[in-house]
Amino acid sequence: MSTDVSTLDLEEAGAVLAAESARFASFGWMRGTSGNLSVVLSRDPLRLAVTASGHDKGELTPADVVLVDERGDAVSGGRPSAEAALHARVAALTGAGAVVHVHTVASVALGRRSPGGIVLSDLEMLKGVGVPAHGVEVTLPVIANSQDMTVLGDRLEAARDVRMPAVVVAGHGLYVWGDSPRQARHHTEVVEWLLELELTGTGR
Ligand SMILES: CSCCC(=O)C(=O)COP(=O)(O)O
Ligand SMILES: [Zn+2]
Repeated sequence: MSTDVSTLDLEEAGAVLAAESARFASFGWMRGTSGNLSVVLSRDPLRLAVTASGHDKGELTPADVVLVDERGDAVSGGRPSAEAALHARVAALTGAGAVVHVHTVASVALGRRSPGGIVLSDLEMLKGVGVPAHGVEVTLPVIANSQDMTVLGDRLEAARDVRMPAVVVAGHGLYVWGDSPRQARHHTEVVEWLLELELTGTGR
């Protein structure tokens, strides 16, 4: 994973996250006020722009974003996502430049069906997350949910498959990351496609 850092300022990051969020919401992946997004603005010290907590993610404005530190604590203004600390942990751990969290039905259903992880292979779509289409088996990890972001971060770190930029949180949703908001979105769309296929029972 690249360590490229966005050149956006906080307001520009807010505009990008609002647009990405509206797109995910239009897919039905951020119903109610669920889900949250972030983009890394600086690496040292680690600073992320994270969506504000409790908003309808289909209606965010560029101002609905909060600057947080490596612990997910607000550095300036507003109340950051309740999951900001996990975004910061993922960014520090993986070198990702952007993190997406969505509440999709497929991720929750499959997390329930395959609590040990979701095995994927022999699908052209795997190339969309950098995995060869044939001859390689990868596991999308499923970790138990927690309200404690440090616990969730420890579980994600222990379970992650470095070849897969994503983790399912059981009974909760999906975390996906990428070098940039655009790549994180592409990874999210690909992983969700793989989950939906798996849900049909025809994945393998
Ligand atoms: C009905 S959403 C429950 C909280 C959650 O899991 C989520 O993704 C949204 O939290 P945020 O604080 O980012 O609004
Ligand atoms: Zn959530």
